[in-house]
Amino acid sequence: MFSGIRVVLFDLDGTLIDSKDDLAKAANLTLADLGLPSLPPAQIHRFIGNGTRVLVQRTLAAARERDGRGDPAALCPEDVDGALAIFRRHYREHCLDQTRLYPGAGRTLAGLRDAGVHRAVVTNKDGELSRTILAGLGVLDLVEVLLGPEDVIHRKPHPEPVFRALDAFGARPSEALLVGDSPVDAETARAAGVPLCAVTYGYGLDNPEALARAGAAAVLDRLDDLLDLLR
Ligand SMILES: O=C(O)COP(=O)(O)O
Ligand SMILES: [Mg+2]
Repeated sequence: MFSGIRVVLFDLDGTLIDSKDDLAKAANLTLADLGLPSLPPAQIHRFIGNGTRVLVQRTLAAARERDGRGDPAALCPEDVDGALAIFRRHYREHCLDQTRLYPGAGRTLAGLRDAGVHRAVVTNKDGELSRTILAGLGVLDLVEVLLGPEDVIHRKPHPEPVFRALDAFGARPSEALLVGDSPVDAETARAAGVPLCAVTYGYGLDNPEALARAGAAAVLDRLDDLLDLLR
């Protein structure tokens, strides 16, 4: 289906790794430390996609609202900073408790390597933690370039991380695919001029309307279906 593809850019959370339960656990431990009520994990899962600070900010606002502690819009940056520091501590400790590669993820990375296709990860998750998790799951060696939000000026959905990754391989947007699970990835792909392969099992493109809006060139129910599309 695709030809001339030299680089595949992967999103991380919701695409390569199923990290939602550990993220929700760290978020609820943070709320407990702050004396706030916990949230249903499914609610926290919907806050994933724009990076750690946004996840913490949305969690805090939702818990305050649930607790009847006034207007969530009144949340000040210092509150979020404090909660973020607590969250990072908990998440570092629990980031590999339940987090797993999605089915076919390892096979996909190895298959691309064997086919001579470059592999990069472009994520809004903290870069250092992303590396720790991929190493813990045994696939860090299969990823040639990993860009987190601290490695760029503008995170996704800005196209900068995609352009930076393509530069590393001397590749053009037309020679790449972006594989992702969220509207943030869809917007990034559009802005960078790179075709999007949307995974249906992640945290944002899991219903027909969202997928239609994303304008994906291909839809993947399993990551290793990608290998067939590149044959
Ligand atoms: O953790 C997040 O909020 C986003 O991470 P992702 O860009 O890898 O999906
Ligand atoms: Mg994602």
